[in-house]
Amino acid sequence: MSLACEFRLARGDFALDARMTLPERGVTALFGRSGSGKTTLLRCLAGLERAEGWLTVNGCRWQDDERFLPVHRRPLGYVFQEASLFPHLRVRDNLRYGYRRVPVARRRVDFDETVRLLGVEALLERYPQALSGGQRQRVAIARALLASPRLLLMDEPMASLDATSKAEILPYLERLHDHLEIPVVYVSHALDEVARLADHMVLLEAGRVLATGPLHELLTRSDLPLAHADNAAAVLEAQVLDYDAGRQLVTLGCGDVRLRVSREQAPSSQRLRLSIRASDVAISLSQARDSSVLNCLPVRIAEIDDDPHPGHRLVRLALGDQALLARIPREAVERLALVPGMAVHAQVRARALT
Ligand SMILES: Nc1ncnc2c1ncn2[C@@H]1O[C@H](COP(=O)(O)OP(=O)(O)OP(=O)(O)O)[C@@H](O)[C@H]1O
Repeated sequence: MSLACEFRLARGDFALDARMTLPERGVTALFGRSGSGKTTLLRCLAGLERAEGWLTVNGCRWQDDERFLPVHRRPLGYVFQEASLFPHLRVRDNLRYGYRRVPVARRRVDFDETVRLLGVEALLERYPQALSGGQRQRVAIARALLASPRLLLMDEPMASLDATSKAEILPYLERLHDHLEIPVVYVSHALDEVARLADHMVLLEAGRVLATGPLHELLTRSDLPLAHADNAAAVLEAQVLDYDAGRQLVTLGCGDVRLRVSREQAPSSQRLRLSIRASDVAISLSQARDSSVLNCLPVRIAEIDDDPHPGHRLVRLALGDQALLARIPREAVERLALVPGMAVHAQVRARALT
C-alpha cells in the first residue's frame, strides 16, 4: 500500500469527506461529474488545501493532527490543465529547473530517459510559445517527473487540448503505466479517457467516495452509474497471440478467452487494452456460425438490470473471470427467456484502445 488518506473539508455548500487507499503504482483515475470534488481532493493531496485528516505516502506521514507538510516540502509532481512552463526559458532549461533542485543522491530518474519517455528530444531548444498544446503538456509532465516525485498528480491534463493534440499525447500518457513506479492520480470526467489510461478508479459523488477498485470491476458494476452511462463499456487487458497479415486480423488472449480484432498491424508491445461497449454486444442462445461478428464467446448471465433506456435492459455477462456488459432490447430478453445463471453466447465487437 503506497497512498492512504482521509480528508474532511467544507467549502461553502460543498463538503469533502473522502477516504481512500491507492496501490503503490499504476494510474488511478479520480472520476466523477463536475463539482463532485475531484480537484479539491487532488489539492488536499498536494497540501494546497488544509483539510482535516491524514495522508500517508510510501510509509511517510505527510499530514495528520500533529503535522502538515507544506506543499513545497511534499515530493510530488502536479500537472495542471494548462501547462505552466517558464516562458523565458527554453524547454531544456524548463526541464533542468526541477531536476537540479533535487540533490543527486535523491534523484530517482534519468534526464535523458525521461526526455525520451515523453518524446520531447526534438523540442529541447525551443521556447514554450513555439510548442503546440500537446507538446507543452508533454514537457510539463517531463518536468514534473524530473523532480523525482513520490506521487504524480494530474488534473485533467488534456482538458484544454483539441482532438488532434489529445490523440498525440495519449500514447505518451499510456507509457506512464509501464515506466513509473510511483502512484499517479489522474483527474478526469471523460470515461473514454479513463478507460484508456487508468488501472484503478476512485469514483466520487458529492464529495464522497462512492466506490474504489480496479477499473475493469468498477466499469461493469451495475450498482454504479458507469455501467448505465450511454458509452458504458467493459475494458479487458489482452495479449497478442497471432497476427494474420493477409486478413489484418489479430488474435488476442485474455485469460482463457480468445478474441479477434481487425487491425492494420499487431502492436510491437504485444499488450492491448480492449474496450467492449455494452451497445456492441449481442446475445444468442447458440454459437452463431453464420454471423459477420468476429467474436462469439461462451458466457454466463450474471445479472439482468434496468437500463436508463426503457426499451432496453442491461445484462452483465461473466466471461471467465472478467465481466462484459450487453445493452439489449427488453423484447429480446423476453423472447430468449434470459435469466441469471443461463449459459449463452455473446457476439462481441471489440475495439482496441492502444
Ligand atoms: N474556494 C471555494 N469556495 C466555495 N466553494 C468551492 C471552493 N472551491 C471549490 N468549491 C466547490 O466545491 C465543489 C467541488 O469542486 P471541485 O473543483 O473539486 O470539483 P470537480 O469534481 O473537480 O469539478 P470539475 O470536474 O468541474 O473540475 C464545487 O461545488 C465547487 O463549487
